[in-house]
Amino acid sequence: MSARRKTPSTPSTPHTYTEPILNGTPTPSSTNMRNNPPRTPASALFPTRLETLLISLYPGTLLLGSIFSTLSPTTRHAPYSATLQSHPPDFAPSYFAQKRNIFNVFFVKQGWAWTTAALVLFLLTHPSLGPPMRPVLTPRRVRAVLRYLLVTLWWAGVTQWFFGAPLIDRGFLLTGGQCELIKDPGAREEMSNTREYVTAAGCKLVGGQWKGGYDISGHVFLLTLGSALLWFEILPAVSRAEGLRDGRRVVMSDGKVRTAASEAQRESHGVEGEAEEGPGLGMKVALGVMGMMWWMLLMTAAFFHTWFEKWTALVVAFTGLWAVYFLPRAVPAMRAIVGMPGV
Ligand SMILES: CCCCCCCCCCCCCCCC(=O)SCCNC(=O)CCNC(=O)[C@H](O)C(C)(C)COP(=O)(O)O
Ligand SMILES: Nc1ncnc2c1ncn2[C@@H]1O[C@H](COP(=O)(O)O)[C@@H](OP(=O)(O)O)[C@H]1O
Repeated sequence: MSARRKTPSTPSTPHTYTEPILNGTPTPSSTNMRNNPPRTPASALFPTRLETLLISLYPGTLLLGSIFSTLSPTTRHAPYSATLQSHPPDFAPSYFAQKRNIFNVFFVKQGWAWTTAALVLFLLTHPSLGPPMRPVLTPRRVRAVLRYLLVTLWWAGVTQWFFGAPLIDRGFLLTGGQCELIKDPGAREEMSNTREYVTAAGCKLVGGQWKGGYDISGHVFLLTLGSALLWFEILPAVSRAEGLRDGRRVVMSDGKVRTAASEAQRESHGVEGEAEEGPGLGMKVALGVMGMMWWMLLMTAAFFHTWFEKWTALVVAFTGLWAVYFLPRAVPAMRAIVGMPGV
C-alpha cells in the first residue's frame, strides 16, 4: 500500500464533481494490474499495509499505556479501586487520571457528537465527496452517511441502548455484576429491587454502586470506534494527496479480485486538485479530533480499567469496524449499498 506512485496527469477541472460508476464495468489501469496481481477472494478482507499500520496504533497505544502505568512509580504505587475503575480522586497520580478532567467531561463523554461533527464537516468540505460547502447529496456522501449510521448503531447498541440495557451493561450483569444501593439505607434493605437498576447510568443516578461484574471499557470502545471511523473515511483522500497507491482489494460480482482503484473512476479533478488544495478544513478538524482521541485513549490505557477490560473493548470496536469497512470488500451486494471510502 505504501509504495509511492506518481499520480497520472489527467486534465483537471477544479471543483467539477463527477461521481464514479460503482459496480460498473471496471477499468483497471495496466499499472494497477501489474502492481497488484489478483489474489484469492479472501485477500480482499485483509487490510493494506497502511491500514495495518494504522490499526496497530490501537493495540500499540494500549500497550504503551500499560507499560507506562507499570514503570511509573507514582502510578504503580497509587491505590486503585476496581469499583471506580480508577485511582480514587485523592490519590490520582496525574490530572489525566481524574475522571473530572476537562478533556474527559467535554470531549470523551460527548465523543460521538465530536465524531459526528468532524465527519459531517469532512463530508461537506472535501472536494472528493462533492462540491465543497454545498449540501448536495452526492452518492459518495450518501454512502459515507450510511456507513456512519451503521457504525453509530454499533456505538449506540454497545454503550447506550440495546432493546433495554446496552450491551456493555448486559455483559456486566451476565457476569455477576449488580447495582448495590449503598447510599440509601431504605433501598438497601430491599436488595431484591436493586436488580431493577439494570444500567450503569440508572444505578449511579440513584446513588448506587455498579459492582461485581466484568465491565468492558466504554472509553476505549468509543475512542477506538470514533477515531478509526474517521481514519477509514479520510484515508483515501490522504493517500491520494500523498500520491500513495490504493492497495485495497475487492471481490467483483464475477468472483474475481481486483484493486479498489480499478472499481473507482477518479473524479476529473480529484487527484491533482486535492493535492494542490492541501488537507482543507474538514480534514484538519478530523485529524485534530483523532489526535485528541489518541491522547485520551493513551490516558485511559495508563490510568483506568484492567488490562483485559481495555483489550476486549478494542476487539468489540474493531468487530463493528470490520463489518462496515472490510466485509463489503468481499461482498459485492453489500458494497453496492454502503460502498467504500474514496470509491
Ligand atoms: C451532505 C452531508 C450530509 C450530512 C448528513 C449527516 C447525517 C447525520 C445523522 C445524524 C444521526 C444522529 C446521531 C447523533 C449521535 C450523537 O451525536 S448523540 C449525542 C452525543 N452523545 C455522545 O457523544 C455520548 C458519548 N458517550 C458515551 O458513549 C459514553 O459516555 C462513554 C464514553 C462510552 C462512557 O461511558 P461511561 O459509562 O459514562 O463512562
Ligand atoms: N481517559 C479518561 N479520563 C478520565 N476518566 C476516564 C478516562 N477513561 C475512563 N474514565 C472514567 O472511568 C470510568 C470507566 O470508564 P469507561 O467504562 O467508560 O471506560 C468512567 O467513570 P464514570 O462512569 O464514573 O464517569 C470514566 O469517566
